[in-house]
Amino acid sequence: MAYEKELKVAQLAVVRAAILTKAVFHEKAKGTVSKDDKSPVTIGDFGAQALIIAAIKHNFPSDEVVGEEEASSLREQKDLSSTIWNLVKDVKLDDPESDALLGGPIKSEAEMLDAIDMGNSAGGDKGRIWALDPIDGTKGFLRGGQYAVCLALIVDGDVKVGVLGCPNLPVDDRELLTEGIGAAATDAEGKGVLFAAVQGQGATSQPLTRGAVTPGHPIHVSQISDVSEAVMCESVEPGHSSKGDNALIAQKLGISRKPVQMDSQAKYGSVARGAGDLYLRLPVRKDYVEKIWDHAAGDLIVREAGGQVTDITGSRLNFGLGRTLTENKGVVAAPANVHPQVLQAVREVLDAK
Ligand SMILES: Nc1ncnc2c1ncn2[C@@H]1O[C@H](COP(=O)(O)O)[C@@H](OP(=O)(O)O)[C@H]1O
Ligand SMILES: [Mg+2]
Repeated sequence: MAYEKELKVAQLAVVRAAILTKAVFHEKAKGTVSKDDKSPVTIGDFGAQALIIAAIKHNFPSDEVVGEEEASSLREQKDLSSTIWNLVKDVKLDDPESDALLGGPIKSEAEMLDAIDMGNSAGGDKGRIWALDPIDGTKGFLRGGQYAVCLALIVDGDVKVGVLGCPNLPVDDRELLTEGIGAAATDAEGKGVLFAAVQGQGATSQPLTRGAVTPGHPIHVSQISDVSEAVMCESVEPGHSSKGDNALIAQKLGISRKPVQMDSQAKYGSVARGAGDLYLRLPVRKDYVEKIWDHAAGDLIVREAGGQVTDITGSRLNFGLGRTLTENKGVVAAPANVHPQVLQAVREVLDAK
């Protein structure tokens, strides 16, 4: 199967990074990390980026990575660097064979910093480029909510492999009955979902473990035929997408159920497994430029699960442009059968403004 090795390496790299982010999340929840509220996410971000890039470079040395973090500031902050290194050096997968596939542990602090620096690709529409967001949903991570470890392989501008590790989402679909679609966070061990997709091969999910990955089970967007029954997903943060526009669009579509607010690309995972129906991300600030790593994995996972993902003009998101999606044209993700109707409502509401 095409991209079999890439998928496995990506899944295991995300699993490995999530071991670290979960540890930091637990410490933060217990209040045992630094008083500086931003530091847990900084530690988690840098550490996860190092663990993922080292795994990619071990297997695919000539691939490039577009990563959210760069190590230059870290090189000057020796204390922070050694705090991160003390966590990173101990992270390994429970399954030795899987750990060996990733090249085993990172060998030194210098190697860790070098790995972080390799996330400096300019991106673009040529070649093999991995888009990496080590902790997407920073605000959710700090609030004790949802966050996601996100990794996608883009080849000549096209997303071929997408993986989302969502450590705080409930695994069992039966839990959805009691826990809504998982917006309520829990960091208990045994929770967490690993979503994955390969272009043309469908999307899957499986529990986010600490070791080997399985083929996962196929997931599908909801079979909704009447859009008025839909559950809409949106950001928690009002500054990231327009809740007012969402409410007007819901009204136009006859949707009466309250939207589910959730941080990070976990929203794409929820739509892909049919736990939520729609995800709307409508621009608040016209000058904000969306980053490719905030959408690449989720875009493929939803499309491979039978959904459609476009911007508000109806165009597919363009991942070949570099590190960004140029202008902030938002996101409309929905099951393919209702996407045209949703997009129409989005256009009507935005045009009337
Ligand atoms: N004004 C804005 N409009 C849209 N997205 C924004 C934004 N400001 C920040 N973001 C992005 O929104 C992401 C979180 O999205 P969500 O609200 O769905 O959780 C952030 O990712 P990080 O948390 O990785 O920085 C950040 O990249
Ligand atoms: Mg992000």
